[in-house]
Amino acid sequence: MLDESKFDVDLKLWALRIPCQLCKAATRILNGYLLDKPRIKPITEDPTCQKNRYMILSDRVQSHDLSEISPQKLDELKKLCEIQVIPYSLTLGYSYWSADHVLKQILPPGVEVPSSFETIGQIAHLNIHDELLPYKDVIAKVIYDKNYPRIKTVVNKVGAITNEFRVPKFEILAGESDMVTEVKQYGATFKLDYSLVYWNSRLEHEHIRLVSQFQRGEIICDMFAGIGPFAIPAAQKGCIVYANDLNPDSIRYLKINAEINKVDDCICAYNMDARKFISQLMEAPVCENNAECNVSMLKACEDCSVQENEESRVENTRLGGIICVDLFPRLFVVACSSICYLFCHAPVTVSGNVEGAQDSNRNTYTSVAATKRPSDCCLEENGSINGDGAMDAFRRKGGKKKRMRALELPNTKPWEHVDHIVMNLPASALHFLDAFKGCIQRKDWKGPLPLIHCYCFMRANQTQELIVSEAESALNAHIQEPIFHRVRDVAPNKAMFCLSFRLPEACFKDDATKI
Ligand SMILES: C[S@@+](CC[C@H](N)C(=O)[O-])C[C@H]1O[C@@H](n2cnc3c(N)ncnc32)[C@H](O)[C@@H]1O
Repeated sequence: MLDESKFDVDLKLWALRIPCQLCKAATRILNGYLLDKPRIKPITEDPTCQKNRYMILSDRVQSHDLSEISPQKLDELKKLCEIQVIPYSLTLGYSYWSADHVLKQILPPGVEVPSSFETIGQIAHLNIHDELLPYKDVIAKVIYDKNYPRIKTVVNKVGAITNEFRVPKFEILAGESDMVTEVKQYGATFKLDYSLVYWNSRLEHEHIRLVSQFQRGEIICDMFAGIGPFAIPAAQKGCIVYANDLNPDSIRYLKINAEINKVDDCICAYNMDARKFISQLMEAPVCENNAECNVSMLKACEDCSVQENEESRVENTRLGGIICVDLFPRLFVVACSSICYLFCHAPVTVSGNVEGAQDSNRNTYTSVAATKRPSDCCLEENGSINGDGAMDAFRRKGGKKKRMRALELPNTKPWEHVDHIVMNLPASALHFLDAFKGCIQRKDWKGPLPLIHCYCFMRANQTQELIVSEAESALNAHIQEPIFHRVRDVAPNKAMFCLSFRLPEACFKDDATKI
């Protein structure tokens, strides 16, 4: 398929035969005249005598009499040793040349050479343009050859993403067909099957930017959690996370990743539609003595239990007889075997300050959960909110694979308080905001309503006001102080944003039902 010999370039050079012990001095004298090619050493063995070396001269030295070298340098060299000039042939073959160099020779002139690619563990992900599809196999072979063993599989995305799990279709062009891989983000390890679940390495900065706004001990709800790039680092930070995804494979890997990163005690995983998830999570039990209350959520959490050990099974069997007023904490015990205690310095403010604009609201944003927490905190507080400082702090702390252990049951149930809600499904998350209309009972809720972080796309012809008005009509409520953070450009006229705001009070059940 690919004739590798076509890339051979034969160089006719000269070399000097120099005794081994004089090579260092000769190198100094010949500075600027020795062969200077990447990955090729200019000093090599003399096949006729072990005591000598060949010093290969650059291709600008063309003559046997070395007339291209300055007379002064030649004199110095002659004083060092007797000079023996030897003809030296060197072939630069396929293995020598870079992927870019080889592909430029193969592909039609003027086309953009696809020598760079996204890397997901040992998988190289290409997006080959239509005009280059006839060359896709040879492109993949070159990329594979030039990057092996770091890259073991080369895939090409086929068509647009149409499924609701946001998983692209891939064709495997070179290497192993297994697409299970591992990636690392800021000290956390993520295992995934790239053919079954959503993963985007380009969101790494955003994952950590958002997580750096969470405080240790806060309650986080991730409606579209995927394999856990928000949930795992949040749990590593000491948050309790309720993580949901519609894709069963994502939830399977979320659970695997919770275990790998030793945060399975702090994450409760669900596999259902995000609207149903929110309504069930936020639904307070309607009676105090009915063990049937909230059974569906209980079932979901059991089904998705992150950790199923002896302890949790024993707890589970006891559940039948408990009263449902405290069912959710119980539920959490069942699913997660124990609860990550809410460590915190008091007073704690929700650091939802994306670009500074929330500073003015700090006091009103004080978390109810935080006020309940004792001040004898065992873990350090991360003061940083945004930017690289926060990331450095996270890197220092997040990398630890220390098990996050539950010390005590929290008092707070999710229908009483959640600090942050993450909604990363940019194509439609704004529509899912309707899930919050009337989902929280004012009489049950303690403290400020959650901060919503809703991802969305914005086209060049759209404005932030338009996005906010879409969000408001989904919520049927006015949003105060919305904050936009530009995540990344996804196309020439389209960018991904994170819209953060406090859930409006009008979303309380009693208020919302009045509208
Ligand atoms: C853009 S991905 C984000 C995943 C992850 N949060 C991340 O940042 O990598 C969106 C996720 O939403 C999930 N999803 C799509 N529709 C959903 C729905 N109706 N309810 C819950 N999850 C859904 C998909 O399976 C996918 O994992």
